[in-house]
Amino acid sequence: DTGSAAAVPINEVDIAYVTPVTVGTPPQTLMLDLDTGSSDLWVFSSLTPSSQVRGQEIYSPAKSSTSKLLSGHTWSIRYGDGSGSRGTVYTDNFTIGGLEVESQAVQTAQEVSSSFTQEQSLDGLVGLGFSTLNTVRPSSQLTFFDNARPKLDEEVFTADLKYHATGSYDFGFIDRAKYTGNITYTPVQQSPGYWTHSLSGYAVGSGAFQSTQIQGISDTGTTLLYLPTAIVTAYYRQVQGAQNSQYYGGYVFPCSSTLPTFTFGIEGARFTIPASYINYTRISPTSSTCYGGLQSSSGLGINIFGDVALKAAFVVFSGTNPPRIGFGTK
Ligand SMILES: CC(C)(C)S(=O)(=O)N[C@@H](Cc1ccccc1)C(=O)N[C@@H](Cc1c[nH]c[nH+]1)C(=O)N[C@@H](CC1CCCCC1)C(O)(O)C(F)(F)C(=O)NCCN1CCOCC1
Repeated sequence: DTGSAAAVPINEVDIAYVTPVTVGTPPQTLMLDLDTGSSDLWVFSSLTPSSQVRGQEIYSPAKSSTSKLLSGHTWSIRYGDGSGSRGTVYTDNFTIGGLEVESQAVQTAQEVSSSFTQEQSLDGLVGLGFSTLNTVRPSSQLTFFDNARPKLDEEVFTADLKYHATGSYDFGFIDRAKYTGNITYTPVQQSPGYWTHSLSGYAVGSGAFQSTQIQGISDTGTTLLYLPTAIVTAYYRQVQGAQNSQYYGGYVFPCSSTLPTFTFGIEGARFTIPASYINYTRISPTSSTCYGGLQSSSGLGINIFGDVALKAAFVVFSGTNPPRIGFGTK
């Protein structure tokens, strides 16, 4: 089997991408953020206090003839940006792009933090990290990909995220029409549960490529690209008026500045992020100061190859044994 579904940016600066999914019988459609940086599938639900729901679609297990309570099981998750949610668990039929998993663990939120309430275009997350990161207790649950794996034509899913446009997630096949040339693969270290791998180096603009191993996680659920401070300062040294602002918590620069491109390596292959992707957003709608899409990872303890980087390539997450990740030019 295979599946293919849209990845729709939820705002004009691609802060996140959501994908239509269906849960239950008859199908209830929700827009979820497919997130390779976590492994919980959770949704706004009929159990979420109405004071915490603001425009989101909800899943009502009571309206599904195939829902089953996973009694005694709970979950609680905290994300890197401080947001979080917790609740109970049902199993139900779950479909993404025509690919169905029966009795997928669907984590129903009984509490969500304010940033989720405020994000009305996001009805929950589909974690596509390794199942070891799942927070359901007393027994942890499998991700949609791990449940779908036995029926997939190929043990892969792919991400084709786009700049200010709708892209796609495919399951079970690699769509040759979505990239040119060959996919370059590199090994993944699946502990502690992220898609952890190395870049083979980087270049700022037309500068020389610096060969250096940079370990980090490819994370569709993180908006920006977070790299070591030395690399980030080398980049913004090329940007007139750039400064590392304590106030804004990162590098800002005049929106009129000319930004260089940023190139990263995967083994012998090279992928160039256009300057427009790094001119991320105005710090406020009327401001002429802009916030960078490339920021320092020093506060995170881990380098994160987020959407700003991933949307510059066609990315293959391969669940083969051993797992690996592949990048293709598009
Ligand atoms: C634009 C921005 C100023 C950088 S943002 O912070 O607003 N963007 C958010 C995403 C977002 C989208 C829409 C609305 C609100 C927030 C962002 O990039 N958040 C990252 C930032 C980060 C990472 N690390 C430090 N900071 C994050 O938490 N991403 C997680 C998914 C997000 C959570 C908020 C809602 C959207 C999806 C994540 O899963 O990708 C993660 F990997 F970063 C993460 O936190 N994974 C949780 C890992 N735990 C380990 C222990 O076991 C349980 C799972």
